[in-house]
Amino acid sequence: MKTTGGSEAAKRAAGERAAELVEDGAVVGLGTGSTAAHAIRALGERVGQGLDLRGIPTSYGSADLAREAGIELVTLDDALPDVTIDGADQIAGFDLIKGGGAAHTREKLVDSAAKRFVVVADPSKEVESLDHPVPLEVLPSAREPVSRAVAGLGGEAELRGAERKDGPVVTDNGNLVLDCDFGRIESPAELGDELSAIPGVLEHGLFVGLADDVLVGTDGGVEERRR
Ligand SMILES: O=C(CO)[C@H](O)[C@H](O)COP(=O)(O)O
Repeated sequence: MKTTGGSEAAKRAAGERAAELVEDGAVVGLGTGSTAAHAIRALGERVGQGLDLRGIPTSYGSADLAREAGIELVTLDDALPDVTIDGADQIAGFDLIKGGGAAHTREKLVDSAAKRFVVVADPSKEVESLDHPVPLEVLPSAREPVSRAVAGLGGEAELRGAERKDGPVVTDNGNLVLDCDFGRIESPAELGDELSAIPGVLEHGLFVGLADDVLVGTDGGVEERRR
């Protein structure tokens, strides 16, 4: 599982607190990333103690982790999540940028389908205004036209390179990722609509109006914000 900045203790505190919120019999959306991984492991421990739950993974990574943890997996064809627990790359209020693990297309599907979407993070993710590059999952054949369209919106697109493979990151869905720098994002909802309208864009990493709870772990506890 890929890890990012922020203390592991803070990530664990947030993930474990989110896992405590899950009720017996729940269907749980399982986010991707190092913070969500703590929640998955904690849920696995609760399953070992008799909790009845089924998980809907958002990536190969979260599916593998859930299987290792002993969590039964289902799909969105079987059930909708009562709650989804997922991480974020940047958080301003309840607006997020996600996709650092290139999983944002499935994450948005599962996060938005949930009755309650709980974000778990460490304090390094919180900002006043979003300014992190926005990941776009794009069809491989759409890379150049989408990059030009992003430039037309004032952004700069960079193809995400793989770390342990030559060439680009290829997503779980067989597509490419463009990380698009727009500087400070004044209106995330408006930019999200513009990005969604570009042909060849499967999904963008702006998650606006989706999060219900933000749990920020610290080395000394968890700060909880509810919408
Ligand atoms: O959006 C994501 C994956 O696509 C992750 O949730 C995001 O990158 C945060 O990861 P981490 O908890 O490791 O910092």
